[in-house]
Amino acid sequence: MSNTVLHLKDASIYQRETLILSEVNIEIQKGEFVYLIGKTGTGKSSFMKTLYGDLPLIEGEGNIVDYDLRKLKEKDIPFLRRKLGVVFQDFKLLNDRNVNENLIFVLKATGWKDRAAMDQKIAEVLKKVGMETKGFKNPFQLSGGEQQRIAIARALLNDPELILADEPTGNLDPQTSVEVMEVLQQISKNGKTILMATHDYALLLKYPSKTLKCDGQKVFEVVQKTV
Ligand SMILES: Nc1ncnc2c1ncn2[C@@H]1O[C@H](COP(=O)(O)OP(=O)(O)OP(=O)(O)O)[C@@H](O)[C@H]1O
Repeated sequence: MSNTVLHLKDASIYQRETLILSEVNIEIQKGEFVYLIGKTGTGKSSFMKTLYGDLPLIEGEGNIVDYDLRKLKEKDIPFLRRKLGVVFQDFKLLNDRNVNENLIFVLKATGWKDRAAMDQKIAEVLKKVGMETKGFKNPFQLSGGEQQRIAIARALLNDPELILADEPTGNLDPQTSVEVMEVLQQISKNGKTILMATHDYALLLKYPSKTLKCDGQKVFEVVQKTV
């Protein structure tokens, strides 16, 4: 079985007719932790959106967790997203229900039926992010860092093959960013593959790892000292 979870070959990323990135050639292997950096507006979010099917790939080749991005149909997108865990800067939790209900909502939407199995899974993912006692809180009763941990727990529910985190610490203060990063590092150490877009260079220095940079409509790997 191939260890490649993401492969783009001569891909171009567009926002409508506007070319954002071209000649994108990257590969991510199972178990890697990869940063995607770049100044604001250089295309990090557009890149991530293409990977989770929010923007179509119309030029070049793209394969992610065994889905061909060029052949992706609207009906495939929910299934693709079950194999991906997506984490956003603004958490995107539902504020009209508590943490457990947020997680049950996702499980039910992705086909889970057995209540005991759901409860067990929820306990498992909350433990992974150190939030096992917060299931009965509403998101608005939690700090930003706690909300992001819940969002990470939610991303883990369906044992994703790849976690896409788009500026997961973008709304957090430096100390809380480090705490959330520790959670992502732990998840990575347990074997998960993570692609994280960030402009937080302090995190890169503290947790060095393979780094891709968006600049001048291109994406290329950089070595840390030239970041
Ligand atoms: N919905 C859209 N329609 C048209 N152009 C867009 C759209 N969203 C973003 N863009 C443009 O695409 C370019 C890349 O934006 P993108 O959000 O991918 O960059 P980014 O690197 O993620 O920036 P940031 O760090 O600020 O989030 C920008 O020039 C932006 O104006």
